[in-house]
Amino acid sequence: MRILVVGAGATGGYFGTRLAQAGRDVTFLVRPRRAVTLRERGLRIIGLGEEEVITPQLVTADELSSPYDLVLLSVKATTLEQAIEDAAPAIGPKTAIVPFLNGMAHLDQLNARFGARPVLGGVAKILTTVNDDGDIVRLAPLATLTIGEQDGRPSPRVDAVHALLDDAGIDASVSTDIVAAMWHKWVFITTVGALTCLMRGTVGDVGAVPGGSGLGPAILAEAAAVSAAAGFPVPEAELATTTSIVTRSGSPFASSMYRDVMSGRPTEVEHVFGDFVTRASALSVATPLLDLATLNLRVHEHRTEQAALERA
Ligand SMILES: NC(=O)C1=CN([C@@H]2O[C@H](COP(=O)(O)OP(=O)(O)OC[C@H]3O[C@@H](n4cnc5c(N)ncnc54)[C@H](OP(=O)(O)O)[C@@H]3O)[C@@H](O)[C@H]2O)C=CC1
Ligand SMILES: CC(C)(CO)C(=O)C(=O)O
Repeated sequence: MRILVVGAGATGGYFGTRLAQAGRDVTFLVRPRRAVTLRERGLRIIGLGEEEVITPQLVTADELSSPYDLVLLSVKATTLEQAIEDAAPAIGPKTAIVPFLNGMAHLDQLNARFGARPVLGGVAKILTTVNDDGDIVRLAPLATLTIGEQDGRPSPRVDAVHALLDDAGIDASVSTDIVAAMWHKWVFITTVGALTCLMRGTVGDVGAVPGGSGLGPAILAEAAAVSAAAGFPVPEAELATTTSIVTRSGSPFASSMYRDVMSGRPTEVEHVFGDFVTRASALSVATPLLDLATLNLRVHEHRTEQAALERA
């Protein structure tokens, strides 16, 4: 199976490396600057007391000519439009696309561009980031992938991709309701994202101050109400798990969006938050805390854009 990983960043770099280490035929579609770094340093995964490096097979958009069997889409929403166009030559009649993005709107974008047939749903749960050297840093052991057909039916191609991931030692599972799984992850990411970005602190930082421990559950209640109104109620057990994650005393846990904010990088605010509160409003669900988080992140985004313009 020929595999193309679109984007060799925190998520794609990690999962693509695992597949390459297992001897799979993996190519990373990268932009020219990333290609330079990866040719110089290799694709390195560090953290949790380990350091691994591979010499990745790379391709840039101008070199991409023939279809791949599997495309793992691991760019941020902010660069999705261009990435879809760049990856288009890799999508043929038999290609399956698995997106790792948080949020939901990318499914519509992919369906609109390629038709729904090649597009699977995907949920990535992993804590990784890219450091200044371009290496992928693992922040915690969590690294799972869930995949499934958008319409939930069992399919040989989903089983084949699952087997491929599993054989590479990736903790992968198949969902017969991947759209619900994506919504549930969306609830999780908006909750943790709003909590840590609004408070500019980790879960532990927020919980350490009087009144802090109530905020996570309050945001979760809003987000879960939206998901339920959209037809995807979050199971009680998952709500309980998320509640314990966002209230755990001393926890260093934070979302990747928090790390983006703290590093002055752009965020996926419109894809992850803007779209969520727009849908909440259309469903007549009040989301005052999520609205505030959205506004807060939009201010960050505006400031980041202004700074980039001044540098240019
Ligand atoms: N990091 C995490 O812990 C998690 C992230 N997610 C989600 O996964 C998605 C991806 O995030 P993440 O991996 O962290 O993002 P990163 O920014 O770390 O990686 C994205 C990569 O995509 C590359 N890229 C962008 N456009 C193109 C293009 N046209 N062609 C080739 N490469 C391109 C970027 O390259 P360049 O270097 O050139 O900018 C970058 O290396 C997001 O939606 C995020 O919310 C989900 C779970 C966990
Ligand atoms: C919350 C987490 C780490 C789960 O994968 C995530 O998706 C993110 O930070 O973007």
